[in-house]
Order: sequence, then structure tokens, then C-alpha cells
Amino acid sequence: MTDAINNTISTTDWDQDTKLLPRLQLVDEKQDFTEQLPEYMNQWGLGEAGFKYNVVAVFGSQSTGKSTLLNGLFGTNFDVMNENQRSQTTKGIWVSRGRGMHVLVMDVEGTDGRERGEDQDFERKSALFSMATSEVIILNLWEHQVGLYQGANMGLLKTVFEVNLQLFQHSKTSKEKTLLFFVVRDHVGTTPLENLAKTLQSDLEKIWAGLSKPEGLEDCQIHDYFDFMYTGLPHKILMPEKFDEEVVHLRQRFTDPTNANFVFRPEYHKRIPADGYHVYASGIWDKVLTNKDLDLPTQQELLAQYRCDEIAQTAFAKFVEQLAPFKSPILEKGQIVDDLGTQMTSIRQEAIAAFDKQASRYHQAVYQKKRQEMLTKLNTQLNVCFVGQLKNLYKKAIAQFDNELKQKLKQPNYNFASVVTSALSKARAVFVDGAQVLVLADTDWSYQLDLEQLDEEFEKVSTKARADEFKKMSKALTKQVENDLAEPISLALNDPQPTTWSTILLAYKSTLERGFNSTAEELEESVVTLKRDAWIVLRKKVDEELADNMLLLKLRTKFEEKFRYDEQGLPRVWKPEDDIDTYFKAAREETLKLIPIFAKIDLGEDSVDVESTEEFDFQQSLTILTEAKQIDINNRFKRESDAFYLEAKRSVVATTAKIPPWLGAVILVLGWNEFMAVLRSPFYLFLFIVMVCCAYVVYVLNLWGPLERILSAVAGEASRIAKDRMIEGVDRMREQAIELRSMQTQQKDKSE
Ligand SMILES: Nc1nc2c(ncn2[C@@H]2O[C@H](COP(=O)(O)OP(=O)(O)OP(=O)(O)O)[C@@H](O)[C@H]2O)c(=O)[nH]1
Repeated sequence: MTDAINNTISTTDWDQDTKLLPRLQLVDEKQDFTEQLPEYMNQWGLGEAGFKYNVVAVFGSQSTGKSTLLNGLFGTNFDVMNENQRSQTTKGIWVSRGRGMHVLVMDVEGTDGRERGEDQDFERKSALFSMATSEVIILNLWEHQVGLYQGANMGLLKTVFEVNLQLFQHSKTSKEKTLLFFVVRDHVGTTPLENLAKTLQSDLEKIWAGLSKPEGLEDCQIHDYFDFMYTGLPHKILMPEKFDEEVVHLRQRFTDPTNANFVFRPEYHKRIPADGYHVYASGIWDKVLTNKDLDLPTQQELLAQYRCDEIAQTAFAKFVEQLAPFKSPILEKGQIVDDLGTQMTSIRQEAIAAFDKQASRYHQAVYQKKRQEMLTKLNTQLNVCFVGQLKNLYKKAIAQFDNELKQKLKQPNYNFASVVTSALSKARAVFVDGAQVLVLADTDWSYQLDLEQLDEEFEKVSTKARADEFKKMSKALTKQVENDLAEPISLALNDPQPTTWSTILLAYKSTLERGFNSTAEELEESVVTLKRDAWIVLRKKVDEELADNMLLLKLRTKFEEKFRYDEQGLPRVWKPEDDIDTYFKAAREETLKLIPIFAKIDLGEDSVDVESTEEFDFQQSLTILTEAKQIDINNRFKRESDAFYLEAKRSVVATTAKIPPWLGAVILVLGWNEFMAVLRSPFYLFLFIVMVCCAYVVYVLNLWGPLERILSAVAGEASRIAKDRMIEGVDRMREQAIELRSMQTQQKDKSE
């Protein structure tokens, strides 16, 4: 701020700035404030001047050569009264820029205006306005007016002081000073300027003392608010050259900061940035017109608020424009903008810089407040992109995790846990790296919640993958167990021994060892389930093998082995002297002893690591046959074995049913003739030998059974055919009988 004020004036060369400067009626006769000031400020090249401009206003009685003085001093072209008409020329307030300098020059309508009559109202209003907007007030007065305490000028000065007190009544601490620059016109020189100044000064103090001061400002001094400067100018009409020379000399005080009497000292500056001057000036005039309380600090604050809002709006509009290209791909297309963090920072930086550039010149408290508001507004907009990009990063991370898992799990020889860990860390990095750079400074943005949610989502995906993996493994293991155990179980159960179950358990364990790969070990909780599943498969296989019929078959086979075969494994041919009952009992007892072996899986010394669940009871799974079932099987087997017993008994009877020797003697005696006839007849002998040979072959090849069946089949067929023939013959006979009877009946009818 200090630097800005130190550079309050910026001058260009008087001689080079020859372009005609346009002037503007700031307040017209109807007391309306112009709307063209911003436009003129730009034309005058002051729009962007910041604090580098000064304002001077001229006050004085009407037709005291004010416009002439300003035109001479500042190169302006305010209207000057035509000598012939001598009527008021300046109406309202006019403003222009000084030639070759950044100075706004205000030509104020003359006071005690004859043409306004007793209307002192405008004088007060213009005084208030000039005091509020200008750093230097030139008070123009004729030399002969000096010392006339009751004169028109004194009334004007009284007004100036009063309005000044009004302007600063609320600001007890900071008293902004204004320079009152008295220009004594037509200064002849007989009374030295110093004497005139003294007279004026004492008059001013008298006026000041006579003022009724506002509450709290009773003791304030005139010098608290004003600095004074006095100068005289020769008669313009009588001594034009001298007048012009003095004016040029006087101009130095307005243009040369190094001049000892330089008027635009920093402490007089109203600290209104040039771009806000029109708002400030029109606001002041508005207050002046409506006769509302006017105090400068409040006005400056109001101006700051208004202008800061305006500046913020412009900066914000540009910011929105710059942000738009990022918003749409993020929000509508779900894209991820790579350098979004950097882009957001730079766009925000640019907007803040644009705001700072102009707004920082205004009331500091207001500026800081508005800056904070602006920052919040920018951050709110940027947050939309932040949140959108986070969402897109979130989706990307999940998709990447899912894809990588699927791909890696398709490859051979993977380790599930390491595949999950690596995919997880990569996908997490996608989100975290992307999110980190999005968190802008001066924000409370955080992606922690999203990260937590993402972790949960990762967990869900990996749980699903784990479940799939488990299913896959379980299926493979079940198949393997089925394949590997089918044969050993079948073999072991077909040859039941006390060691049967330990053989089966051994096969089960070695299958499990081969079935679990490293992945299974990673899936700790699953291993338990897999073991259980494998056990269930084993149990199913055992059930199949020991289904009722299969079990009975096994028992029967075992029984047959014992009962029908001897120790050498040869089939037994029962002889009458054999003790079939004992053999039978022994074989049956031994076979029945197998039922308890089959009935329960005997773990023996082995231990099987299978955990029970609510649905599955391991201990119960060891029981294959319940007590009732065992009894049932027992009974059924006994019934079946009875058949073997009977068969054995029958075969003994068959072998013992021999022809008695006496019957041979009877046959020989009775059949001697036939026997001899056979021996004597070569044909019969041959036939006999053939029959004997056939019988021998049938006996040797044990074809008696089939032969018997063939013969019985042939006999059956022959009897059937004979039966059919007989039925046919009977039918035919019946038909013939019927026919005969009908013929007889016909003949009888004819004869009658
Ligand atoms: N005696 C004298 N007359 C001057 C001087 N300067 C200007 N005049 C004349 O005074 C008359 C009024 O000059 P303006 O410059 O129009 O005075 P003004 O104070 O701006 O007048 P209003 O704007 O009407 O109040 C003109 O005719 C000038 O020629 C001066 O230094 N001495």
C-alpha cells in the first residue's frame, strides 16, 4: 500500500501530450451523476491507473477565473466565461484529465451563484462531494476578498469545514487530511503573500473555532484535517505574460514530486483505486443527494465491497470458462484428466491473481474477507472436479483390480495370495497416486473416506475371487479324491481285514497331500473346508461300496471263499463223510465277523484332521452301518447263506445215490439176450460204442446241464407242436362233424 501511494503521480511529458482531452460533465444542472465516467476514465488512460492518479478540485465564487486557472495549470478545456456576456459558465461539476499528467481535475460550479439565488444547497452538496473525492482543493479568491471575514468566501470555507467534520465524524482515529490550496487572484503585490496568508489563516481559525463540532470531536484542531498552502497570481488581463509565467511555475507543484511544494502528498490520497473511482464518486453523490449520513471510511468500505464483488465476478467468470473443458470429460464421460491437480491449481491461481491485482487496492479488511469468499467459491467449483475425478479413479482402480485378478488367475502356476496382493497394491496406487495430487492447498479436501470405501470394495472383489478359487480347487480336489480313492477303497473293502480302514485312510491322506497346492495353504480357512469336502467324497465312495447289495455280495463272496473252497483255494466236492455243518458254521461266523468291520470307520491310531460343522458331524460320519442295519444285513446274509448250505447238502445226496449191485445182476439176467444181440450185430455195437463215447464226452466236458436244457427245450417244443397238431386235428374233426350234420339235416329237409 505504501509503495502504491508513494507512486501516486505518474506524469507524461506536457509537450508530448498534445491530444485534445475530452471533458465530462460529472454532475449536470439537474444534479444527476453521469454514467459515462468509466468510459472517460478509459479514454483518459486512467482506467488501470490503480492508485497512480490524483484528484484536484477548484472552489470559489462564480466568475473568479477558476476555469481559466485550471485550463492554464492542467491544459484542460473547461468553458471560460465570455467577457461580453459575463454570465455563469460552469454548471454543475465538470471533470477532465490534466495534460501530461495522471490528474483528475474537477471544475465545480461557482459558489454564491447569482443565478441560483439563495440556493445554498448545491454549494454544500458540491463541497461535500469535492471534499470526499479530492486530495487538493484549490480555493480561488480575489485579493480584495482577503480579510473580508463576512464575505462570500468565508461562507464557503465554513461549509467546507463543516462537511469535512461530517465526513470524518465516525472516524475518530484516522483523520485523513486534505490540502486547501488558496490561490489569490489579481495579486498586485503591494501586500506580500505572507501577510495575505496570515490574514486568511486567522480567519480560517476563527471560522473553525465558531463551528459546532460533532460529539467526540469537540477538541479537534483545524490542522488535524487540513494543510494549507497559499499562492498569488498576477492579473491575467493586465499582465497576461506574467500570469502565464506564474501559472507554468505553479504547475510544477502539481507535476514535480521533487518540488518542495509538491501538492499531491501521499497522505492526501483518498486511496480509491482508479477502477473503482466511478463507483465511489457516484456513491458519494448518491449519499449527498439523499442527504444520508456520509462518512468516508464507511464509503470506502462499501466501495471495497462493491468493487471486490465486481472484480471477483469477472475473475470467476473467466475461471468457470477455463474450468469447463475439464468438467465435462470428468463428469459426463467419466474420464480421468491426467494433470487435473496442476491444472486446477493454475486456474485457481490465475483467478486469485486476477482478483488480487485489482481488489488488493481496496479496504484491506474487506479485500481479505472477499478474497476468502472468492477462494471458497473457487474451491467449491473445483471440488466438483475433485469429487468427479475421485469417482473415476475409484472405478478405474476397481476395474483394474478385477481385470488383473482374472488375467493372472488364468495363467498356470500362480500363487493366489501373491496375485491378490500385487493386484491390490497396483490398483490402490492408481487411486492414491491420482487422488494425492488432486488435494489442493488451502482446502480441507480428503480422499480418506473414498479410500476406505475402496478398500472395502477390494475386499469384496478378492473375497469373491477367493470363493471362486476355492470352488475351482474344491472341484478339482473332489475329482482327484474321487479318482484316486475309488480303486484303493474298492480293493480294500473287497478284501476286508482289520487293517482295511487304515489302508483306506492312508490312501486318503496321500491324496490330500497331492491335492493341496501352495494356493490352498494361502487360503487357510478354505483348507479346512477342502479337507471336509474330501472326507465327504471318501465317505460317499465308501457308501457306494457298502450299499446293501454290494455289502451282501462282498459277504457272500467272502463266505463262498471260506465255505466252497479249501485251504488251497480248490473247490470243495462234498463227500458224505464231510462235516458240512461245522464248515458252514465256521464260514458263516467268520463272514459275520466282517459286518462290524464294515460298520464303522476305524481310525485306530490314525487321526484325521476333519472339523465338524453344524451340518456335518465328523464322528457320526465314521459310522457306516447303524446297529439296526447291521442286524438287518446279518439276517439277510444268514438267509442267503442257508441256500449254500442246502446246496452242499443236496450235492452230497446226489453223489451218494448209487445203483445197488443186485440191480446190476437183475439187469444182466433180464437183458442178457439184448446185450448179446448188441454184441453180435455190428450195427448195434457200433451204435452202442458211439453212444458210450458221446456220453463220455458229455461227462468229461460237463455238458450234461446244457444238454439237459437243450433236450428239455426240444422236448418242450416237440410237445408244443404235438399239442398244436392235436388241437388242429380236433378242430378239423369238429368242423367235419358239423359239416356232416348240416348235410344230413339238408337231406332230411329235402326228403320231407
Ligand atoms: N481580473 C481577472 N479576470 C480574469 C482572470 N482570469 C480570468 N479572468 C476573467 O474572468 C472571467 C471569468 O472567468 P472564468 O474562468 O470563466 O471564471 P469562472 O470562475 O470559471 O466562472 P464560472 O465558471 O462561471 O463560475 C473571464 O472573462 C476571464 O477572462 C484574472 O486573473 N483576473
